Amino acid sequence: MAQVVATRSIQGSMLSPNGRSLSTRSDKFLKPASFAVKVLGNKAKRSGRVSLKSRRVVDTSVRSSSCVETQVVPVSPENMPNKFSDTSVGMWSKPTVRRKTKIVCTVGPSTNTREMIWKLAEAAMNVARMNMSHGDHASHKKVIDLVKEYNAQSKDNAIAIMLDTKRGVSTPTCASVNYDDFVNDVEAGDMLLVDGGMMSFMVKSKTKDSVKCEVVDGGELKSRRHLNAEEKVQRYLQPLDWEDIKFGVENKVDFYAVSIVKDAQVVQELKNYLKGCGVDIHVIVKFESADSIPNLHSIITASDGAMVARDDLGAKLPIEEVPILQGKIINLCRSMGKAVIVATNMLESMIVHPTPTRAEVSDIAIAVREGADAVMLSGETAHGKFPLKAAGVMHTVALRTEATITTSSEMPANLGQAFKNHLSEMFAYHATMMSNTLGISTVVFTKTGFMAILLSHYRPSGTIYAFTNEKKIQQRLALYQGVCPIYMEFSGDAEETFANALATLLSRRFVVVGKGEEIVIVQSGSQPIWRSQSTHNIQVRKMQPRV
Ligand SMILES: Nc1ncnc2c1ncn2[C@@H]1O[C@H](COP(=O)(O)OP(=O)(O)OP(=O)(O)O)[C@@H](O)[C@H]1O
Ligand SMILES: CC(=O)C(=O)O
Repeated sequence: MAQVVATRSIQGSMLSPNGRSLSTRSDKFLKPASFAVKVLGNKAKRSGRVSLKSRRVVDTSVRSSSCVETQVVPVSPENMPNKFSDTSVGMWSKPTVRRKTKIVCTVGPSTNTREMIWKLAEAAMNVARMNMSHGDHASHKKVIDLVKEYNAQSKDNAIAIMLDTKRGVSTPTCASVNYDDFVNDVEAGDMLLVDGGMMSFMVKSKTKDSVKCEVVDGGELKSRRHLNAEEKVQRYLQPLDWEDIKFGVENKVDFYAVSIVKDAQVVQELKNYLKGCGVDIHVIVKFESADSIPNLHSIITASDGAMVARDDLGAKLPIEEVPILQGKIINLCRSMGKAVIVATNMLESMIVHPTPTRAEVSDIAIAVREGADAVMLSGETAHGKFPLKAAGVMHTVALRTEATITTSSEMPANLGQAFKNHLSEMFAYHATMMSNTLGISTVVFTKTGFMAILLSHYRPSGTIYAFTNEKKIQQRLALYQGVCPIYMEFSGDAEETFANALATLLSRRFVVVGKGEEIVIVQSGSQPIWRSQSTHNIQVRKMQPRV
């Protein structure tokens, strides 16, 4: 194991909380008048008093002409109106009570109990991520088992399980680095960045098994910090990664997030291995090094999705490149029909504070607007003080942002290129057009998840209710934007299955449309169900309660 030895004492300590007064925070969020405005009770109306704390910003447009005091509340499923009356958001932008952008929560010491996993799952979590850089296989197995237990008990919700195969750094008095070639890969003059630049060291000299550094920007070096050595460290799948991968196979996880993928060959190697094991685990590549950027297209083609790993990316490239690459990777993934996750620092301040910074809120909104399938919480839920609040904020911000997105501005120009001339592609496109024009949701039946994923990439304005007879597919679909995966046995008769699906939507309160309202039904995909009775088709049906 290599070591990093600091040659002068570490300066200061990690930034302490920035002194923001928590008590001056209001727990009410302001929103535009047209959006879920609640009128205050009679008492406030009679008294004509407005209780506003100092420095509150009041959007006067929320007040009616009769001077009724209004209280503007955060977006939540309970208070969303069924129909969206604000035409300013675009005629195709229908309300969705169900959040479309999915939330990946890293599970760690703050959340690895049954109680917290249940709460996170009920609050906002769609994907539980385990970072293999931290903890051991036993502790990760416990979390996996808890998520599986939740999935088995929950009738209407499924949480996907993602293993992040990365390895990190540990520290006694001088830092140990669990990357064997570290000493060979760095040279005098290189900058080593801790946690993406929170601290930095300049390499001065090295011996056979240690690297001597001078502290440039100091701080408190805690255990399991992250070390980047500019572009010197180019790591392929290491033996330790394979241990993690085998662990994932044994525990039947849904996704791997694979670190430091330089080219498509690494992904292919992993995919071949998984095929050999006879398991169906999807591979998400983490874009976190400059080397991988020239190969974006081929790497994404080989994989099932991508993660914009902004921490490492920002450490290895000029930091101002990160938002540009984020947009580029999102667009590319969407146009290629692949999942895309935006990760790291999204609500970083909530690791220690109960409320986010405005910049963090904007960051989530930008990722949602750019069309990410999912946004990710790392330290916020792994070891933060307010994991449930952080998940709640992410949910609220995503939901609010989604309500302002017009579908017309959303579709990447080259969407469809990956499936050119594919009949399913055509069906996904036209089903989306119908769903958007009518402002209604879509129902799709899928054995493999393919058609639901395809539809998701067109981003129809309504929810995609994906019925599947495979629990594994239900879990996988939890990652995809706009997809609400529902497990249901399929009958041999298509009509009976349609009726069961529509009844399920109503009776289990999945739908926000009322009885008698319409829904688009899509029957297509790589393995169409009920091929003998019908081929591909799109129907518009009324939601009718079963007699
Ligand atoms: N299973 C775990 N056990 C202990 N601590 C954990 C665990 N998972 C996460 N953490 C803590 O939460 C922090 C944030 O998690 P995160 O997944 O972002 O890891 P990271 O090493 O900081 O970065 P990266 O995401 O690039 O791997 C970690 O640095 C670690 O301190
Ligand atoms: C998630 C991750 O690994 C990163 O941001 O670097």
